[in-house]
This record gives sequence, structure tokens and C-alpha cells, in this order.
Amino acid sequence: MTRRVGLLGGSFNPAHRGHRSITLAAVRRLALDEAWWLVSPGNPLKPAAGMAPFAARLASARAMARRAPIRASDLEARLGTRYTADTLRKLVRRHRRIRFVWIMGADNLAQFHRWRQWRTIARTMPIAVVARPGYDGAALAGPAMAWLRRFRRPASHAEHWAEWSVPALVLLRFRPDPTSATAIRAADPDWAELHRADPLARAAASTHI
Ligand SMILES: Nc1ncnc2c1ncn2[C@@H]1O[C@H](COP(=O)(O)OP(=O)(O)OP(=O)(O)O)[C@@H](O)[C@H]1O
Ligand SMILES: O=C(O)c1ccc[n+]([C@@H]2O[C@H](COP(=O)([O-])O)[C@@H](O)[C@H]2O)c1
Repeated sequence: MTRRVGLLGGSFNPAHRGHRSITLAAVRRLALDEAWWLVSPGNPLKPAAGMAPFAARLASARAMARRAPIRASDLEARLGTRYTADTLRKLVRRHRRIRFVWIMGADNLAQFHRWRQWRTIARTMPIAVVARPGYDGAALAGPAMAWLRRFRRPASHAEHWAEWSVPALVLLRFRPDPTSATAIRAADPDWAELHRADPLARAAASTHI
């Protein structure tokens, strides 16, 4: 049977309840079997300074995904990919019986035109963008949306994403969640430093999809 999987890529520096709440809402709205959180070894557009080690971010994602249909994965580290286009190409090739949808917050749509091969990503699988307080205007007015808007599908049809030809884009609006990792780090500036030497976090970095 074909499985329906949503992919949420992220730095998870750290993972927070916003990730969990938007993912659970997307699982319902997109009628997913599960979601995979792809913990990035290093977002190509973000500075390494202030980024906790991969193992600590993965452990934080695993903890936040507990008792939910969410798998926090080290797939990109194992594949050796940093660019989403490369990850998705390999993933689709590897899992022919799974239908994938790419999920991202509106802040990422606002920057999407800066991602490597972003149009190729849009041609690889449908994209579901989740509204995020403070970013929706910029996302809708951005250069990526200027191209993507012609492929927009109504949110009321979201559960039919697996039948859509690509590119396809759906904008989802759940109860807005203002949580951000930036705010969490500001409240706890030691987050990255505390986890730098945490052997438990390193040990947790070995579950496979
Ligand atoms: N509160 C939220 N509402 C909607 N989307 C979110 C929210 N938090 C995170 N996301 C989305 O989850 C994915 C991973 O986010 P990420 O790990 O960068 O967290 P973040 O809170 O955006 O971190 P930072 O503040 O460090 O940029 C991205 O697609 C992001 O847009
Ligand atoms: O492929 C790219 O060029 C690219 C540029 C910026 C971000 N991304 C991906 O976007 C996802 C969200 O990243 P972040 O840091 O905003 O959580 C994560 O999977 C990154 O690898 C990908």
C-alpha cells in the first residue's frame, strides 16, 4: 500500500512545540500516515555560529516528536546532503512506494527563491506552506510565490495532494503558533553551549528511516 509522508526539514535548534503543533495539524489536514522531520546537518543559508551540534538538535527533535506520528531523522547526515533538492531527489528514488509532500513555514517560503534549484524542488513533490505569525505577507509577496501562485490549490482540497500534478502548492492556516527557536535561544543563550558536551545527545543520534 502507498504511504503518505510529510517532510518537515529544519535546523531544530532546538525543536519546539510549534514544530509539533504544525506537524500534527498538517498530518490531519493532509491525511498523512506520518511525518518525518529531517534534521539539517547545516542550513546552507544560516550561519554556523550559535548552531548546537547536530546530535543535540536531533535529540531535541526526537524528544519533541515523542508519542506522535512523527519520526525525527538523521537522514541528511547519512545521505551526506545539505541542499534540499539533493535530499528529495535521493529520497524519492529510494522510496518508490511512498508519496511525499514537502511542508514548510511561511518564513521559508519568503526565502525559497534563494534555495538551490527551488523550482526543481517544486517539481519533485507538492508543497504545503503553513502560515506563521509575522511572515505571511512577505511569503505571499515574495519572488518564489510570483512563480508558484499559478500552481496554487485550494486548502479545502488539501487531502487530495497525492493526486496533484506537480508543481502544486497549498497554503494551510492552522491556529497560529508564535513559537520560534530564535526566541527560545534568546531566553536560554546557553542552549548550544550546554549541549556541546552532552554525551547522551550524541548517543541518541543513530535511529534510521
Ligand atoms: N511556529 C511556527 N509556525 C509555522 N511554521 C514553523 C513554526 N516554527 C517552525 N516552523 C517551520 O518549521 C521548519 C523548521 O523550522 P526551524 O527549525 O528553523 O525553527 P525556527 O523556529 O524557524 O528556528 P529559527 O528561529 O532558529 O529560525 C521551517 O519550515 C519553519 O518555517
Ligand atoms: O537547499 C537549500 O538551498 C536550502 C536553503 C535553506 C534552507 N533549506 C532547508 O530548509 C529547511 C528549513 O531550514 P531552517 O533552518 O529554516 O529550519 C531545512 O531542511 C534546510 O535544509 C534548504
